[in-house]
Amino acid sequence: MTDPSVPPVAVPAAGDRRRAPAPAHLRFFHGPMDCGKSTLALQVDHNQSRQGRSGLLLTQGDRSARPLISSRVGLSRTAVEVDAGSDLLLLVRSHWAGGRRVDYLIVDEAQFLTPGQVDQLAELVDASHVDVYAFGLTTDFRARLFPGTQRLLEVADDVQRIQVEVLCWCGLPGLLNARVVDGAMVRSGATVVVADTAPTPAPTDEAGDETGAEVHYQVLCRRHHVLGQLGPTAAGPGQLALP
Ligand SMILES: Nc1ncnc2c1ncn2[C@@H]1O[C@H](COP(=O)(O)OP(=O)(O)O)[C@@H](O)[C@H]1O
Ligand SMILES: Cc1cn([C@H]2C[C@H](O)[C@@H](COP(=O)(O)O)O2)c(=O)[nH]c1=O
Repeated sequence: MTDPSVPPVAVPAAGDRRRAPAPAHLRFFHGPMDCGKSTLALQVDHNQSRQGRSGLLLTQGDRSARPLISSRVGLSRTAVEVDAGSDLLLLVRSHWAGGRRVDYLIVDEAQFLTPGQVDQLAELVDASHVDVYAFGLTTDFRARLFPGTQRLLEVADDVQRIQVEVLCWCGLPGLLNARVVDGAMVRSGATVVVADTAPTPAPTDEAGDETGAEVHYQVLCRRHHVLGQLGPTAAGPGQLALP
C-alpha cells in the first residue's frame, strides 16, 4: 500500500551515492492589488509544467467566486480552493496517495493563509522537496501586513516585491490598498472582504432594491492612503480623524 506521507519520487537515503534531489524553495511574490500576482502565478505554472513537472494550484477567495486562479489579463486555471481549516500537508499527501506527483505548488491569495499553513508549506519544501511559489497581497486595507504575508516574509527563502507598478490617481506608484464602501474609503471592518478594484453595482434583491453596500478597492500611494483621498475631485474621507 502507498504510504501517503512519502512522495512518490523517493528521496535517496543517507549514504546513497545517487544525485540528491535539487533543493526546493519557498518563494513569495507580493504587492498591492492589480500588480499582476495571479498573472505571474499562471506564468510560473506554465513554465514549470512545460518542463514536465507536475503542479498543484491552490487558491482562496478568488474574485471570480470560483475555484480558479484568474488574472485580469484574461488567463485563468482551475485550482483547489482552500480555507483556514485546510491541512496543506494532508492535501498534498492525498495526491501522493492517489499516485499523483506534486513537484510544485502554486498558491495564490497567499495573504489569506494562516501562519500555521505557511509553516506547512515550509515543511513541504524542507521535508518533501516540493517547490512552493506563493503570491499574495503585502498589506490589507489598513496598510497592515496580513498574518499569512507576515509569516511568508519571515520564513520564505526568497521574497520578491512584484515590479509592475500600479499607479495611484496622482501618477505616483501605488503600494497600498484602500477599501471603498459606497464611494467612501473606510479604515475599519473585517480584514477579509473579497472584491475587485473595479466598482460593481451594489447587490440587489429581486425587486431591484439594494441589499448591501458596494465594495471595491483602489490602489493609492502612501500619501493619498494616509489622507484618504480617492481622487482629485472625489472628496473621500480626508476629514476623518486618523488613528
Ligand atoms: N487589457 C489589458 N492589457 C494588458 N494588461 C492588462 C490588461 N488588463 C489587465 N492587465 C494587467 O494585469 C494586471 C493585473 O493582473 P492580475 O494578475 O489580475 O493582478 P493581481 O493578481 O495582482 O491582482 C494589471 O496591473 C495590468 O498590468
Ligand atoms: C486589501 C484587501 C483585499 N482583500 C481581498 C480583495 C480581493 O478579493 C483579494 C485580493 O485580490 P488580488 O488578486 O490581489 O486583486 O483580497 C481583502 O479581503 N482585504 C483587504 O484588506
